[in-house]
Amino acid sequence: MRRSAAPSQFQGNPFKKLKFIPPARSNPSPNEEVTKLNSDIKLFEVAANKNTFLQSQNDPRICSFNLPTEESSRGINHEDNYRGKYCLEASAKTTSDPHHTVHLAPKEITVSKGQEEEPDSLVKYFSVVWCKPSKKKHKKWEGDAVLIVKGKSFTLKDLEGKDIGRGIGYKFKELEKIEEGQTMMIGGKEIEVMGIISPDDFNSGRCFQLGGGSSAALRSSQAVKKCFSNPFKSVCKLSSKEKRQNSFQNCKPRHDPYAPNSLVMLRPDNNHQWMFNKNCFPVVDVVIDPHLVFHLRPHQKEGIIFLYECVMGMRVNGRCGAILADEMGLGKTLQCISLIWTLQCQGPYGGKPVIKKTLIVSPGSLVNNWRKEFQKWLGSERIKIFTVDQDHKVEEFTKSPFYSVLIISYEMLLRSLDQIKNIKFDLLICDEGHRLKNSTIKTATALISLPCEKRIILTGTPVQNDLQEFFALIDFVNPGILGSLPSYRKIYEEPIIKSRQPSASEEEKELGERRAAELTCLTGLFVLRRTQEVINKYLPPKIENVVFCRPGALQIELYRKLLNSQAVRFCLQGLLENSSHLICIGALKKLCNHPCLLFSSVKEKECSSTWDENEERNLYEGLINVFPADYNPLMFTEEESGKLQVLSKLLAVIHELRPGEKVVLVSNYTQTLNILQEVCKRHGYAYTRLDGQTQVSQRQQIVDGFNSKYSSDFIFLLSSKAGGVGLNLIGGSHLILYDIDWNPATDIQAMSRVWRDGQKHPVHIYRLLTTGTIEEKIYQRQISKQGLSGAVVDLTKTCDHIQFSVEELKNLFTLHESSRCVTHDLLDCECTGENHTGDSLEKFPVFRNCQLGTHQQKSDSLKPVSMSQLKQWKHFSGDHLNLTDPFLERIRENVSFFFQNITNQTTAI
Ligand SMILES: Nc1ncnc2c1ncn2[C@@H]1O[C@H](COP(=O)(O)OP(=O)(O)OP(=O)(O)O)[C@@H](O)[C@H]1O
Ligand SMILES: [Mg+2]
Repeated sequence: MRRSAAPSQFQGNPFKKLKFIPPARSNPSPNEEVTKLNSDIKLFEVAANKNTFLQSQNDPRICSFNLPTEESSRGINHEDNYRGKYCLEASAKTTSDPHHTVHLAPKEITVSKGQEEEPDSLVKYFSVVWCKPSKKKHKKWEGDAVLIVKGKSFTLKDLEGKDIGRGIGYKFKELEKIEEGQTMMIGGKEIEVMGIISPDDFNSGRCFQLGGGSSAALRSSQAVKKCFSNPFKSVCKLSSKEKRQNSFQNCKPRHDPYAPNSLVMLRPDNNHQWMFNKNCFPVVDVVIDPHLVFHLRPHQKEGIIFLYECVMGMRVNGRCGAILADEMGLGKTLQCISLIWTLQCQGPYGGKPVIKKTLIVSPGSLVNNWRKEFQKWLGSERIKIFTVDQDHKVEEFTKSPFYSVLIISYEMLLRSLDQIKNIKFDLLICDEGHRLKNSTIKTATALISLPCEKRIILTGTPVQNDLQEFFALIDFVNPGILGSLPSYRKIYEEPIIKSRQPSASEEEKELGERRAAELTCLTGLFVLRRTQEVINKYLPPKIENVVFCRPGALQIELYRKLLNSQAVRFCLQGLLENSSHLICIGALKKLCNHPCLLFSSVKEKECSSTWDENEERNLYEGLINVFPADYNPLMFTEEESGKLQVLSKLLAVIHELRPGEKVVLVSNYTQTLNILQEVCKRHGYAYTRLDGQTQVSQRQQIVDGFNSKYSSDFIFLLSSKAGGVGLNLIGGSHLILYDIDWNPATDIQAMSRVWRDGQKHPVHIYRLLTTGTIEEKIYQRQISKQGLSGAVVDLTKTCDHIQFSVEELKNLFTLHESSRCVTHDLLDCECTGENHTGDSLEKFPVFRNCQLGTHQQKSDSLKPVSMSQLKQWKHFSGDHLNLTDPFLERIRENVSFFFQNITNQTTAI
């Protein structure tokens, strides 16, 4: 029987034909010509010889990058570098005889009557083609599928992972006999078995990628075909005259690849040359400008190599996207600048530049930071960059031949999309690109519509936690690499999520783990994340403190009143609308910041016309009576808020003990920032402020002003939601986080603004929490598994997204008045519950036995600390007699408990 082609058969069945067939190999291999042209060129046979387009890493379980060291990336070491890094995706399994096709008449396999003995454990997988049953000799196969034979049952899945046929109760003997070439009827479909799928290929999900086995390679080969004509086309295309003139002259590397410390990029392998070196130019070493190399940290050199290989399509052939997800402050900007500068001046083929124009899209507050970084690393002569703002429109960039880099905010991009679309960009960089996680939002749609193939997402937050968002980011940089969204869901998301449910069976767990590993391996080729640890050694010490502030008397009274309100009681009985608990939570959080905020809210609501029907009435009723009769929120006092009292003392002691040092003071709320600003005024502290209202064009100026050693500002008031991401506030060496967010990522972002490259002083971080209140609960959620699992990724996630059970709400709406630190109570730490008094110094030496001897943070990353890590921190109660930290010493009176951790302790703090 001859088969008419089913989709996979156009490609050749991967199980039958393992031999690598290069695209359109009818002429003498162009590779050979290229080789001849380049006497010194070293061609790497790895990918071509080993039958793959998709280069994978050595160990599929470890998807971090074993990128070459500085030495190994030197020209002479290209080959080792290459081999060391990649492993091959050689998972296809052969079947005995590729030509062996048994022409059996299709038959429905006999349904067993039940007495037959068979091992339930028998599981086999086959790649098949299927069609509706017909008597025709030449079948018209309708699609590829995967046949799963398990015990006595069959499942037929299409390549999107959907079930398209099922059957149970078959005879074991018949199932055992299934072999390649066999045709049969299953669930009303006629199928022909094309090959056996190994459990490994099934479990990893590879068999779904284009019909089985090594299909990842096949899929890539498709991508290769698609890209055959593109990424280098416009830049490398030359007139025939130019070609002739150019052929072998001026093909020297721009910088000496053999000079000491030179950073040389990997040479393209023969596949790459075949695809992209149509004009057969000699291969020339691409060498990073030594001026830049001089400044680069080792991880940045590796990052540049990684980015180069990704955008050149050397990691996953034909795919030119990358995600650089280094933790905050690792210098993603410098790595990109180095890449742009390199590609703009050099290329591996005849030394021709790979790119002409680059588009950088960033949050508004960072547009000028990019400009500054270009200036810092390359000066103003080497590269001409253009930043778009109110006064500088995209048209100007279009008209001028000088500019090669356009930097624009996401908001401006939407407004100027028509003009942007008319410009041919060769490289697109999306800074803080996690905002593209939702492909339906306007910005993402706009960026997706740009034809540029070389795309880089930069993000400081991990991207893997939400599988759908992960898909969106991956699909943005390398469209289609994970298939369609529905198939991705079936093949990866569903099994992975299922395997993480407590009720998951062993089998489900195993499958989920394998699929997760495969996904990481596949995407790990073009996603790179390094943690803060790599630059720790270049940074000064960091002293992190979690400070539990005793609430003021008015705060306690108001807190009790709120918890006794009808609204809270209804919430706990599940009687109110879905979102009413959010109103209660909001009120408690305001109260923790300062009672005057609550007072203003109540007054505002009282005046509103909807007050009577409003749920808030149930919450606020009678509250105003708790305030003194003549209470004026504008005349608030520091004593009314525990945290404000601590803050005020902290600012005073920093001012006094470290007169040259500055403070970044962060809150999530503009109203709270107003209060903090008022405190600055009252004490005569010079301050500057950046929040959502600050004009984008002014932001960099404000940041620069604060960072300048000539600035007299003592305090930088920062709204974390508005300006947390990407800012460098190294002018400040003390950072105080006045309130806490549900999402640890927001807090971590804010806290990372000062402890970064360029910081000269030891950094002190203070996170203020009101003892026993909802703030402690939010903190506990951040550091517990629950908080760690989902929220780390997403800066936009708020508590609206969090589902609370009644039990959890009960816990949230409890005030622990007698505890010095509920969080510490929960740590199960030895010093828990000890009634610490002045005479117990011996019983409680300065460093108790629950305190970490090494003072080292175990975590490599900027993830929120976990409960167990917190246990390793130093623990002090506020009335501890001998606090060694002069700053803590000064605020202890209003503090019930401290946690402290010191990273990089080399010198006295
Ligand atoms: N090799 C280096 N030597 C000295 N300073 C550096 C180096 N690399 C980066 N920096 C500086 O470190 C600071 C942080 O860099 P950058 O803003 O690029 O970090 P990032 O990775 O983008 O962090 P975020 O995720 O917070 O945006 C900048 O001031 C930058 O100039
Ligand atoms: Mg950045």
